[in-house]
This record gives sequence, C-alpha cells and structure tokens, in this order.
Amino acid sequence: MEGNVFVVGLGLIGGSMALAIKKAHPNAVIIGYDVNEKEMKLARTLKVIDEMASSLEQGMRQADLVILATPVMQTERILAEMRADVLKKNVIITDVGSTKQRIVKHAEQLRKQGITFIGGHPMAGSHKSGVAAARAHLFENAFYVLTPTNGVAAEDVERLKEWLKGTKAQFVVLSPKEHDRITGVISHFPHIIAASLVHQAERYEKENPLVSRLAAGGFRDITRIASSNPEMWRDIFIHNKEELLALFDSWILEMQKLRSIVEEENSEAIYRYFLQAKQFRDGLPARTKGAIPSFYDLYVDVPDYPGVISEITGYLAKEQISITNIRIIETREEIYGVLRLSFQSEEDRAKAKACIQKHTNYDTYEG
Ligand SMILES: NC(=O)C1=CN([C@@H]2O[C@H](COP(=O)(O)OP(=O)(O)OC[C@H]3O[C@@H](n4cnc5c(N)ncnc54)[C@H](O)[C@@H]3O)[C@@H](O)[C@H]2O)C=CC1
Ligand SMILES: O=C(O)C(=O)Cc1ccc(O)cc1
Repeated sequence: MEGNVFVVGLGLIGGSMALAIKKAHPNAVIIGYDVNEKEMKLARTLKVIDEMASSLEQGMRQADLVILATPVMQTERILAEMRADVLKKNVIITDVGSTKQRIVKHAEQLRKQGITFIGGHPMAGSHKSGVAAARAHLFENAFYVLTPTNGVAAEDVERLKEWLKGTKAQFVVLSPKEHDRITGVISHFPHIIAASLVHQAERYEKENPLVSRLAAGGFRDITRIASSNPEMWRDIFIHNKEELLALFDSWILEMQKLRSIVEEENSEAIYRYFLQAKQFRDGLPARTKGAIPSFYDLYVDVPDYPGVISEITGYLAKEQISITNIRIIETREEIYGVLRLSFQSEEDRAKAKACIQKHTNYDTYEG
C-alpha cells in the first residue's frame, strides 16, 4: 500500500511496527514522532523511520494511518486531544497499548467526529524498551488483538490488517472488556508477582548478601519481566485497575489456601496442587516462534573495515555459540561502528562476551 504512516512513540513497539510496515509496504512513507528527541533522531539514524515530524499536529495532518505507540496514559491523553480538522478524512487511527477499555473510551470523541479508530494490541514484546531494541520480526506468529467497536466498517478493519500484514501476526477480534480481562490474568498480574518476588529477595538480601549471588535458574526465569519499563507498567496497572483488584483478591485467597496446606504438612494436597499446575502448564500451546521472544543483545565497538563481521562470527562459530541476529548500527561517524549481536539466552551472551574479549580488544557492552 502507498501513503503516509505516522508512528507516535518510537520505542520498542513503535519502532518494530514501523519496520514491519515498511517491509510489507516499501513505498509507504514512515513518519515518526517522539517527545524524546534523542530517541526520534536515533530512529531516523537506524532507518526505522523515513522522516521526523516537527510536531504531533504536523505528522497527523499528513497521515493515512496513525499508530499510537506511547505508554497507555499518554495514548489516552493524545486521543482525547485529537481533532478531526487536522486529520485526513479517510485516516485510520490505531494504537498498540496493552489495555483497551480506557483507550477505546477516549477514542469515542473521535468516532463522533467521523474518524475511524480501531484499538489494537500486538501481544508480543519483551522486557526491553527503546528503539534500539526494535525488530521487524518481533510480532511474527504472535496474536494481534483488534477491538473495533460497533460502527467501525468491516472494510476499514481489513484495510488496517492489510497495512499491518508485515507483522506476520495472527489477528483476533475481541471486545475491549474481554481483552482487559484476559491480559489481566496472563500478562498484567504476572508482572505484579514478578516485581513482588524481586522485592522479597531484596529484603532478604539485607540479611544475607548471598541471596542475589545465589539467585539463579527458576528465580531468574520467573522474574525476567520485573526488568520491564516501570513507566509503561505503572500506566497499565492504573488502566486495568478493576481487573487487577479482582485478581489480587483471588490470589490472596489462593496463597492462604496454599499456606495452610503447607502449614498442615498436607502432603497429598500439596502434591495435587503442583500436579494440577504442571498438567495445565504442560498443556499450554507450545510457544510459537516470535511470540514474546527473549533476546539478549551484546554491543561491540568494532573498527570499520571490511571483514570485521566475519572475523567476529568466526570466533563465535569456533566455540559453537549461536547468534539469532546480527546488525551493524551506524550511530557514530568516526572510524568505529557498533555491531549488535543478539542471543537466545543470557548464558550465550556471556559466553560470546568472553570469547570476543579473548580474541580481540574491542569494547563490549550488554543491552
Ligand atoms: N514492551 C512490550 O513488550 C509491549 C508494549 N506494548 C505497549 O506499547 C506501548 C509502547 O511500549 P514500548 O514501545 O515498550 O515503550 P518504550 O518505552 O520502548 O517506548 C515508548 C516511547 O513513547 C515515547 N513517548 C512517551 N510519551 C509520548 C508522547 N506524549 N508523545 C510522543 N512520544 C511519547 C517515549 O519517549 C518512548 O520513546 C505501550 O502502550 C505498551 O503498553 C504492547 C505490547 C508489548
Ligand atoms: O517480556 C514479556 O514476556 C512480556 O510480557 C512482553 C509483553 C509486554 C506487554 C504486552 O502488552 C505484551 C507483551
């Protein structure tokens, strides 16, 4: 498709959407805007966007598709302030926010002005933020929820899906309420648990510093998402407050039940509790490629000479360390460039770092 796509909020998700759209629609012009000018310039340098808008309004005026990819409280505010007279008549406005009810409610005023808004949520991402972590394939095979309200023309939903086909995601239509209920239990509440486990460990650490040194395996797995962006999650918790309050109540009851069977040493009940959890967990559909992937990046400052990539990949290949992605990031204009290597696990990244340090004197840093 041809036209102007305006992405507001050039972070992990806005950047990944821009890359995915450009891949499927190379003739589209991707215009970006971010309150953080540094992030906007980096998006341009990394060729994630074609042009920078000088203001929200300037970008809006030119857009055939607007993607709001800001934290949800900002999205709500932008939607409440948008006016039809600065928009093209046939524009489609969508968002990527992790909550839907409040966002759709604030878009209602646009619908009343005859503007099409279709709520969206690509259900993949990571604990990382910022445009440097953006990937065209981030949403591949993931679910992408759309929440068109009554009155949105079916052909507009199809037009939006066509714009978004480069995400290679699987579209699902839900009501905003259904969306917030489901994501409350499988995404939002788990972030609360992860953060609270980290707080608990931090308190124990005060008694014994060995706590964090010994924190490995299961603790690191279950708390990975506690490294997520606090601004983004603060907004999500406020937006989905009602669902989360209900989940807190049922979780507290659940913990009390579990606490008493442990206190009573009721081995039969404890066994059944864990068996039932294992059976449900083992029966979950296998994680599809691309859905909520983990990626661990290592940045290497490399001299700008031909063959430097094969030099590095050669060292890694010799030690059988596999890379999931490799990219030269030209953020510097001097003789050094930055090479970004992505790995499937933290362990692979640590091995790669040691390997590169053994064979070269290039600076490495984790991202
Ligand atoms: N991180 C994830 O895994 C996922 C996040 N989401 C949703 O995507 C949205 C964006 O999240 P991320 O890309 O992860 O965050 P991010 O922190 O990487 O990027 C957000 C960007 O928005 C910019 N921004 C903030 N207020 C703004 C404003 N008023 N106008 C213009 N730019 C503004 C920030 O400067 C930042 O560059 C959030 O609504 C989040 O709920 C959805 C799916 C997955
Ligand atoms: O890193 C993870 O596992 C995530 O939880 C990513 C994520 C964050 C927010 C969303 O709305 C969807 C996916």
